[in-house]
Amino acid sequence: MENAIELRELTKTYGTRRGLAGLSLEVCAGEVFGFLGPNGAGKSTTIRLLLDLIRPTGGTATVLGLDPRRDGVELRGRVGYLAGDFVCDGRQNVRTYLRFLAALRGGVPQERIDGLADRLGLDQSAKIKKLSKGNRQKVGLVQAFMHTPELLVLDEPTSGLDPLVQQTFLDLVSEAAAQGQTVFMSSHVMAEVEAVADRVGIIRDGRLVALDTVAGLRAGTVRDVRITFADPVPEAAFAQIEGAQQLRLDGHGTTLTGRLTGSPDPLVKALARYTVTGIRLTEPALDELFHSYYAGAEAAPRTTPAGTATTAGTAGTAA
Ligand SMILES: Nc1ncnc2c1ncn2[C@@H]1O[C@H](COP(=O)(O)OP(=O)(O)OP(=O)(O)O)[C@@H](O)[C@H]1O
Repeated sequence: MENAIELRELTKTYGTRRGLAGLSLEVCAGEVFGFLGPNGAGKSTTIRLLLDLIRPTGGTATVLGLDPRRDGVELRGRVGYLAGDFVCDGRQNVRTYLRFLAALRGGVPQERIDGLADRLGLDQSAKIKKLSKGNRQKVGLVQAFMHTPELLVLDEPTSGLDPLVQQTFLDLVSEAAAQGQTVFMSSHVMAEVEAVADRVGIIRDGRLVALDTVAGLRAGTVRDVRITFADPVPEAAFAQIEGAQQLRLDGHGTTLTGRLTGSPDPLVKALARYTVTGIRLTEPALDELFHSYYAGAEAAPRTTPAGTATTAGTAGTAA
């Protein structure tokens, strides 16, 4: 499949400050890609480089097969962009402003703008400067989505939105993906990425420290297990199961507790031989995974070498 975004050893330094340190990444056409990282990790720097709002110190970025430095005008028509610090002309009202942007993009049906504004609960008659932060963010979302771009590049899109509107945003992303649009979104909010992303990249200190599917990131991690049986099971029943080295049966042989590493499938298959009366397998939230990457790449369950990870489902060792 064609890639919507290709980054090769993309580097950005701000004077002596490192913004991005050799980021290589491919985002497939049609996928929803979640770009996660703590404050100052390099998310906005990456996004600004995609749009040629800043220029790289080294490396290359290709967006929709085009060079952002050379083909900026064409790209602006094909990309929907929401800046992390979205600002707009406060003197206009929302409707006039959105119409102006729609005209710049070659025209957007008014019903499309009205439909998006209504779903997000945005009053188009309001003056922009009088809008709250969350309502201004809705203006940013409408202008990013309204021309049904091939690629949506969204920097912290749910910033300032209440939970109901966040859900509407997630619906819009899912609908965009269902229509074949590509979505590249940065976030601190795990739950939203978990809900919509096909793949997740985690960036820290300007480097990619993990790249995988949400399921893949989970697959290498540890789950807390508690299983109870109707009758005692043999002590060695689960000893050979992959990833079950930390599981222990109690003295009666009727309760199995401990930690399971990796896929739960071998354990589930082994359990089928016995009468199970209770089962609890606590799946790690993506949040926990994320924080383990924050704490240090060594602690992370699955990582790929910084700057070289480009394939879904790859597992490796942090650089
Ligand atoms: N214009 C600039 N001048 C100097 N340093 C900058 C500039 N922009 C970003 N940086 C630095 O580059 C690094 C990456 O910043 P960036 O804004 O890309 O991070 P981020 O992941 O988007 O963070 P946040 O989640 O806080 O928005 C930080 O150390 C930041 O201080």
